[in-house]
Amino acid sequence: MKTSVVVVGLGLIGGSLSLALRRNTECHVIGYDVDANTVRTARRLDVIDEMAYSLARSVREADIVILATPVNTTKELLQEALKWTMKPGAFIVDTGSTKKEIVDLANELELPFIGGHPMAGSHKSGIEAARAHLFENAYFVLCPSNQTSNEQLETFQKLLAPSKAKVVKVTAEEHDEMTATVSHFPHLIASSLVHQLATKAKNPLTKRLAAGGFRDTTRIASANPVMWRDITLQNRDQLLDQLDSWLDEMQNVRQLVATGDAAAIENYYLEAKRERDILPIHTQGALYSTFDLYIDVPDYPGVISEVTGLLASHKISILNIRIIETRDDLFGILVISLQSDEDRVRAMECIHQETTYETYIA
Ligand SMILES: NC(=O)C1=CN([C@@H]2O[C@H](COP(=O)(O)OP(=O)(O)OC[C@H]3O[C@@H](n4cnc5c(N)ncnc54)[C@H](O)[C@@H]3O)[C@@H](O)[C@H]2O)C=CC1
Ligand SMILES: O=C(O)C(=O)Cc1ccc(O)cc1
Repeated sequence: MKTSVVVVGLGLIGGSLSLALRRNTECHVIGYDVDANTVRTARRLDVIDEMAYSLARSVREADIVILATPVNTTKELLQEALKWTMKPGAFIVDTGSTKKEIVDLANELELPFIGGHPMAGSHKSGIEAARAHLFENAYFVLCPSNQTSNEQLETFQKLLAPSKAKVVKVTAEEHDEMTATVSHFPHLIASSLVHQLATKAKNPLTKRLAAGGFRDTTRIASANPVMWRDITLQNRDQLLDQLDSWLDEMQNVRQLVATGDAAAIENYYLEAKRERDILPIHTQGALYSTFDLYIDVPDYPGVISEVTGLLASHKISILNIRIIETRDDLFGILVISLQSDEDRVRAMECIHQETTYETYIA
């Protein structure tokens, strides 16, 4: 008998998880979304095995129900789940970016529930952005509820194995504190930098000068506002703590700049650089998977098509391409985003073999 999984919410995460789980041929994925067009698209793109027309009916036959909806909708669905008839031993897992309110609610409702959060994603949303490899080498955080049995945890971990994600178990409180620091608060800051540019820049040319650094720092501000609204509302207390310590830090930074102490300023940057440079990259356990390759390329016409052509001839697919820095000297930095670490290593090898360009991983 195949394991029957109903995925509710067929966006970036629900779609990617469906694709990853279906690498296991023993897993049958039935997809449901509030938007019927999305369900049809998911089937057409072969993201799911089967379309669900009625959620209440589909969950009756499910072994596992995965909720991959915005976090406030997930809470509404947990309330709805009280009316579902599920098979004995069947359970619900979610993928939301916040855990405390969701796990607390599942406990209160006494639902068979495991809180889940794949620590990989993108600023893109929707079924078209779904990728089977999204979770490779990324952490998948699990927060068991009061009703979670060891057997259910094991079943879910086994089911996740083909996704190549690394499972870690923490409490919902620990989860929300850590993700506030490395994800939710940086999102607020990225959005605030964009607001500052939009409202405070006096010269209209300023936006056009926004170079690689500004774009890199603010990329996540392009994400889905509804999703981030819900995350912010559910993790408000942690975010307020983060804001308080950021304001203190900014007072210190202001003081540092005002004193004009060259050595202290250099030291501030130096300490930040040291910390940033030793952050683990995804293969060693970073929270997010990115497979960007930086290539120092000479600034002459046709160089981009030369690199992309080279990769195409080695059948290496490129997900994204950008130039992050335009400098006055002879070289620019071309950044290509690849589907997996394996592809990135292959890309590096073929660029080294066939060109003189330097490559590196940031
Ligand atoms: N986007 C990201 O990078 C990551 C997101 N997450 C979390 O995963 C969850 C899903 O996020 P995404 O896939 O990015 O969002 P998305 O916007 O790409 O997809 C959400 C899907 O849920 C559907 N939906 C909304 N209400 C529904 C309902 N009542 N019933 C059924 N379907 C419904 C929408 O139609 C949409 O297709 C969120 O809780 C988010 O916090 C977790 C990790 C990364
Ligand atoms: O695009 C990025 O780098 C992200 O930050 C993706 C992301 C968004 C939300 C999450 O809960 C986890 C990962």
